[in-house]
Amino acid sequence: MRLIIEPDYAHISRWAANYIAHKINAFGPTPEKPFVLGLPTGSTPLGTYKELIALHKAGKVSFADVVTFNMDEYCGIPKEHPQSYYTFMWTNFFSHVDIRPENVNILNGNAPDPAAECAAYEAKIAALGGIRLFMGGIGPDGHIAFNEPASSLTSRTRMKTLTLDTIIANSRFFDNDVDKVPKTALTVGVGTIMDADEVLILVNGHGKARALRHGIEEGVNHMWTISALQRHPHGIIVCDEDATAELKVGTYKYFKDIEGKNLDPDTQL
Ligand SMILES: N[C@@H]1[C@@H](O)[C@H](O)[C@@H](COP(=O)(O)O)O[C@@H]1O
Repeated sequence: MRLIIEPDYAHISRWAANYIAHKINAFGPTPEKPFVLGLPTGSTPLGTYKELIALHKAGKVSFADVVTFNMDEYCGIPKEHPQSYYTFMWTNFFSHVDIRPENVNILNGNAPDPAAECAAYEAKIAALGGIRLFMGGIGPDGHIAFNEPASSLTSRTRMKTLTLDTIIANSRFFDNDVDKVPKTALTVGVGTIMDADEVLILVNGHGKARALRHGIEEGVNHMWTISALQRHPHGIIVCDEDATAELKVGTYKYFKDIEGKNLDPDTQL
């Protein structure tokens, strides 16, 4: 696993956007062979989306032949709800780039048959040859997508009940009212994410420091689903200085040293 330690949030966002643009361009996508990109919501990726939009407007990357799959979606709120992940993605990213609407995939949290919806999502990913690069964030409890603590590390796309921690954390988007936060969501599984060719996780702020320590220094453990990344052949975490607060000095120095020597961002995995 690579751990890229950047000074602050702005640098994380720039690093991640440049990396994604580089990967898309190096792949050379076409309509017959699109680049398949997994995407998250949350406050963490907002800066990366802004940077990707800027790169697009500067003519440095196109999303015309990119197919996206979002990680998750709330159940029980209309897709037009201001806090749905559908609204989030179109407002903060898709409307500003040249992606084709038919290439955007977001789970339908109101599907009449959620299990069928989830199975169809997995089948569509597989039919496209799998996800090339999955970007994600983590919750303060170390969850990826909505794979809450004790989610199976081999889980696939399914419905999950949100933990009280997550409901409280996300209530800031629902007038700070926990009663307004949906209690369930559809989410890709840990296994779905780990099947991607590459996984890129963004972690910023002191509030994620404990989760980062569990992800990097502790063993693989379903209570911190981010730790599954340790078993991925091409896992990258990009974090800021604040998020490193709970890492051992030696761990911090090790990754600073190894990344400082890394001239080719694609070789050091
Ligand atoms: N399902 C999402 C996760 O995908 C996201 O990583 C997490 C952290 O969000 P934020 O980036 O706002 O801290 O929030 C939600 O739980």
